[in-house]
Parts: sequence; structure tokens; C-alpha cells
Amino acid sequence: MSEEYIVDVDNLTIRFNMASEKVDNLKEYVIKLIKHELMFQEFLALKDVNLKVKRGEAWGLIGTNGSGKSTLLKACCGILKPYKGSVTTKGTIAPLIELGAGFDMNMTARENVFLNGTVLGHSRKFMEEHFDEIIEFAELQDFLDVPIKNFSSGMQARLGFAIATMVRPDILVVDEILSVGDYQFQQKCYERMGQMLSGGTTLLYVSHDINSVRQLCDHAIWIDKGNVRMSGLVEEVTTEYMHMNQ
Ligand SMILES: Nc1ncnc2c1ncn2[C@@H]1O[C@H](COP(=O)(O)OP(=O)(O)OP(=O)(O)O)[C@@H](O)[C@H]1O
Repeated sequence: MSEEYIVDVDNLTIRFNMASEKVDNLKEYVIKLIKHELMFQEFLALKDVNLKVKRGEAWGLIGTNGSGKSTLLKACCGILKPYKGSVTTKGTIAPLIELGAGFDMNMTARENVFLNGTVLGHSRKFMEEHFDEIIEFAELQDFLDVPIKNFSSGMQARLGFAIATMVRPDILVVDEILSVGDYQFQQKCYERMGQMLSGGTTLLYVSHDINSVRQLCDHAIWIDKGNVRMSGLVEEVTTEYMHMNQ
């Protein structure tokens, strides 16, 4: 990997196996699997994708539904392994990819702060020290002892964002989840992400809200059916994208 890049995605191809026939339940699936009756179709969600990110840059990933944006983010976080090509990153990564990831739905918000902290590699003591600040940022003081399963999607996003951004990671990865937050909370998140960027954090950000991509990012990559359609400066890429999707 070149010394220059903090995220280096090199000719990345990601393949999924999709069952090519309808299976109604898990039992039927397992039986067919054992009898070798299950046919799979190969599906390439990303094809020879290149993304070279320098430290401190903020990249917006844009594209229509199902184009491969989340798949690329997951590959950058190491959640999905390349079928071909490679992904190399440097430093700590704070992933905010799926609502509720790192949470146990049956546990309370209080318990989940510690659980999520462990998932992110922080000690209990460290989480205790930062507990009040997390809850204050998430504005969930009155819901500390409520199980997360009773949280709205916006409340889950608040807690997830507050925990993930408590310490400044080298790379912050944010997928669409902020879209479920209310306007006031979204602004607060944009502000915090802006501060992190000023402090040198690198951002990978997926959103259908092109204005927020322009507000936060200096670069953008447009993914179209698993291929890179265009990448470069945010204004140029988003203008072309909007022109083609009017
Ligand atoms: N685990 C999986 N197994 C099979 N196919 C998958 C899997 N995850 C994603 N896909 C497929 O890969 C393609 C890209 O999905 P992805 O979630 O990356 O799209 P996206 O650009 O993030 O879309 P959206 O804007 O709707 O969130 C889609 O066709 C999707 O159905």
C-alpha cells in the first residue's frame, strides 16, 4: 500500500451468492443445502472498484439504491472480504453502518453503552468516564433504563453516533443512519463530524442527501451497478450525478 493513502481500495470485487430459487423457511433451506439441491447465482455487487483516500479527506459515496455503496463501506471496515482485489486501511476505524449494530436489543441503553464500548475496544473504566458525555450528546437522559428494542430508530441512531464519535477515530465511516435522526440532531452530528474533520479524521460518508455530501465532503465517488461511474472533487461528481438522475 502506498504510504500516501489511509484507505486504499484496489481493484475490489465483492461477490455474493444469491439463492436462485425461492426457499420459504430455514428448515427447507437446510434440507436443500444438505441434499445439494440449492442452486446459487453469483452476483457481483462491486466490480474492480478503486478508491484512494488520503488522510484528512472526506469522501461521499453516492449512487442509486442497490448500487453498492454500503457494500463498499462494509469492505472498508473489514466486514466483507474481497473476492478479488484488496482493501487496506491505516489506524482506528469507527463504523456507523447499521442501526443497532453493536447493541443488544433486550438490554437497556445504559447496559448497551458498555456493550458497544467493548465492541469498539474500550475498557469499562473508559466508558464510565465518558458515560455522561455520551448520554448528554444523545439527549437520552430520560431513557437510560429502557431496553433498546423500545427505542425509535432515531433514538438508536443518536446513541450509536454518540458512542462512535466519543473518541476521535482515524477513520469515521457513516452510512445513511443519520437520515433517521431529526433535523436538530442531524445538524449536531454534521457539526461534530466537521470538528472531527478539522482535527484530521478521515471520513467515508454514504448519503442520498446530496446537500449534506457537499456540506461535509471534499471528494465523492459515484457507484453505479457495482462500477465506479465517476470519482473526484465533490462538486464535479455530485453535479454530474444530479444531472444524470433528474
Ligand atoms: N448479504 C448480501 N447477500 C446478497 N446480496 C447482497 C447482500 N448485501 C447486499 N447485496 C446486494 O448488493 C447490491 C448492493 O447493495 P448495497 O446495500 O451495497 O447498495 P446501496 O448502494 O448501499 O443501496 P441503498 O442506497 O439502497 O442503501 C444490492 O443488489 C444488494 O441486493
